[in-house]
Amino acid sequence: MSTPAAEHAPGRAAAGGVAARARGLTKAYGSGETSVLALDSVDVDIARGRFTAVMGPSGSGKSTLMHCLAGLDTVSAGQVWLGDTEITGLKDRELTRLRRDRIGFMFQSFNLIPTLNAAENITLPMDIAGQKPDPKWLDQVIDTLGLRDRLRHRPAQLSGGQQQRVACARALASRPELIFADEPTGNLDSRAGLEVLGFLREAVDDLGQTVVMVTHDPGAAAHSDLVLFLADGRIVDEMERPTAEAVLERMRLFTTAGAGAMPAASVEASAAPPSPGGAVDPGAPGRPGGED
Ligand SMILES: Nc1ncnc2c1ncn2[C@@H]1O[C@H](COP(=O)(O)OP(=O)(O)OP(=O)(O)O)[C@@H](O)[C@H]1O
Repeated sequence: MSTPAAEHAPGRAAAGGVAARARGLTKAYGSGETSVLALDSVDVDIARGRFTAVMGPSGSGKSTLMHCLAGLDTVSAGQVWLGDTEITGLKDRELTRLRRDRIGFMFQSFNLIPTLNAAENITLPMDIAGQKPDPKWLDQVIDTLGLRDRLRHRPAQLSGGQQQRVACARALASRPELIFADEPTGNLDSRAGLEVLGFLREAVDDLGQTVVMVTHDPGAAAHSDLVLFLADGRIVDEMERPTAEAVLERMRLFTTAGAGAMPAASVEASAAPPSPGGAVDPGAPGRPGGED
């Protein structure tokens, strides 16, 4: 099946183009009676240079969507592209190289190496790949994240928020086309979480990065430009310029009405419009340089 990029899909991109795209993306785990349909023919465009959040009830397919878009998991049917490269069908070795060269990851657990200092952790993936970071870009990332005076510290000498900033810098260091963040604030207190969201926001606004973040937290989603809502493996709604209140309201609608069983159109028809005043506040509580 081949589907032109211009065809409507949730999250459809504007002028900046499409960083990643899926058509008919289907993922089933297991077989026979125990089979679980984690993704059910999802069409989605991830707009370049924007911050997209993915929300939905537990088990709705958020992590599976992220893993399939990032080439971390195989698909059962459908196609996925990173930029113009179709990644479905790539061999393991090609996928590994593509992930290493073009994608940055941030996970709930920071996965920092305890014996390396912050600077070494930041460049570790590039060192492993035998690549040299662009020094100008690296400086910009370090300054944007307020890590300049923490570079010689080991993870144990850093606060949780600072550790997550290092993880953020590591994801940005190679200037990837796309950053996937899976619950990046899940293990942080609210202040450190706000800092990280502020930095992701700055990565998009000031550094022109593309970020896709899976989250359960409406407050976190409010830092994004666009929220995609998943239910039962389908994208059932989307919200531009989200506010935490509007996202929470929309989530309530899904859970109380059993949105998984609702067709997308009826969800859209009954959902409150996004608040026009819901523009993000890029990191007001989380400017770089704040000491934890
Ligand atoms: N490796 C696996 N084997 C079998 N089933 C799986 C596997 N991974 C995910 N699933 C199932 O696929 C569905 C979607 O899971 P997924 O982890 O993508 O949901 P999620 O929205 O990220 O959930 P949560 O918010 O709880 O992390 C769930 O029903 C889950 O049980």
